[in-house]
Amino acid sequence: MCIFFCSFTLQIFTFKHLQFLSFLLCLQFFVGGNWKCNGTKDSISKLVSDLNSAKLEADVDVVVAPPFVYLDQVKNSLTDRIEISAQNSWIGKGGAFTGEISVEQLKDTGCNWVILGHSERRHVIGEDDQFIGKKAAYALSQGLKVIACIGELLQEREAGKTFDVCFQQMKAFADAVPSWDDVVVAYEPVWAIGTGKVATPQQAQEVHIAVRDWLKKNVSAEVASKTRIIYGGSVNGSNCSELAKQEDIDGFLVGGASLKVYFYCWA
Ligand SMILES: O=C[C@H](O)COP(=O)(O)O
Repeated sequence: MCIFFCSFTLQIFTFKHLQFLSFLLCLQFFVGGNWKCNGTKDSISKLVSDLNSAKLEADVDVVVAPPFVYLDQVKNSLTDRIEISAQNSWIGKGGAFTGEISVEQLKDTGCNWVILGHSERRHVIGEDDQFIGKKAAYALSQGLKVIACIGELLQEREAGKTFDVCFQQMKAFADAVPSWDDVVVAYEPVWAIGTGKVATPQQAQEVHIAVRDWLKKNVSAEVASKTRIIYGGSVNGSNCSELAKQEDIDGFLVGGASLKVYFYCWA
């Protein structure tokens, strides 16, 4: 038995190396598991144990984002080969902000990434572009790397506004962050998240290349070529290979499937 990350990334790297021959720079593939508000001490202990016994492909960055309350448990039991991300962070230094978690506290628990701008934060909690931009700027200023999420709602896609929405969200990040060195962009169409309705490889590639082009025009050609743009939204063991063949898909941010044993075990 080999784990999903290993075998599927092996396939991915075959594809990607072939496809990227013409590129001067080959971006390291990135696989993020966003565990969202799921798990118990016991189920997380089992997941960590599965990950620890897995042989991960060397050329792939693997990051998991447990719920806050289990960060310490995961940090203390997970192999150092896998990095740990938070699912959110406060906009500045800690203090009298009930219920919030500061970047400093996240770093203290051993986190080196944070997911910001996730659609569940935008559309369920109500975080806006500027608020998310401030969070990104503060996290980066304190040495935390950022998975910056963007993506359109179904009605926005149907109204032909996908690019407008994604570019507006990109602009908010670009206006706030001083550097893109420690940023991975995650394109997550909201209609594909947790719905089982994955974007087709063509739909995803179309947005990824547009976002890269946006970075080229609005930030720099260097940032456009160096920034990883990953896809999220109902990714699983059956659809990941086709998505990964797309030239501008540099990895995945996976929710539901990252909690299931079969996701890690791909025979
Ligand atoms: O952060 C992950 C995304 O929201 C995707 O979630 P999903 O794989 O459950 O659709």
